[in-house]
Amino acid sequence: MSQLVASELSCIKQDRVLFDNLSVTLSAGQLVHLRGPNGAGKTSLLRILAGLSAADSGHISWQNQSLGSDYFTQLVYLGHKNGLNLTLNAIENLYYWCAQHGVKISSAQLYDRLAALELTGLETLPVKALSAGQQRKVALARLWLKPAMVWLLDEPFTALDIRTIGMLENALNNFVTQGGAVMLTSHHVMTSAVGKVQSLDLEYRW
Ligand SMILES: Nc1ncnc2c1ncn2[C@@H]1O[C@H](COP(=O)(O)OP(=O)(O)OP(=O)(O)O)[C@@H](O)[C@H]1O
Repeated sequence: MSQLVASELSCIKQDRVLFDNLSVTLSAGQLVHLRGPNGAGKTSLLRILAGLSAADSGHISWQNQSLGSDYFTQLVYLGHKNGLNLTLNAIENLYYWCAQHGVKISSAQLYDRLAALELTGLETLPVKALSAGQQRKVALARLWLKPAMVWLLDEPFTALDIRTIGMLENALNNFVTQGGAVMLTSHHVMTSAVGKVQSLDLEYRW
């Protein structure tokens, strides 16, 4: 079974210990809701699990190996910022993201994915001309474009309308049912639409 295992992680920011001795396992078929007050360290933990920043101590493995290309090819990380180039349009943003991630994709597939997210007609506008929710949808489109085993999602529901929240909930449920593993942060209560949810609570430490 595929597993992301973090052992005895610690993270210190501006002389404040956000967490220490934190061990967590994320397995296939599991959805973990990472919860906690503003500033508790949720984003910091997700970034460490995504290999984007280093823990101050501890170790992370994927399939019993240190994080490397085997892991990164199976990972989709979405930060709380969208990671879009605002001067490029949605098609260009997703095309370059796919290329970076080794995903072969046709222009027709990109148009179809944007249509599924109700962005028809907006595909070739610079992303800066889209609304906050529309920009979030472009970022989220990546979930459907890259075959992956792990999703690490920082506030994925932010700015989405109710229909798109439903779409994302279904996508999460399907992904986990098919053996994917998800850790996400959200200040909202998870509904039953996402399936079985486990919680991991970070407290704010002074
Ligand atoms: N690059 C950085 N440099 C200095 N301090 C940082 C940095 N990134 C985060 N911090 C600090 O670490 C703490 C935790 O931040 P983090 O973004 O992980 O919290 P969070 O739990 O995700 O909060 P929120 O719910 O508001 O998104 C905050 O006090 C923040 O100021």
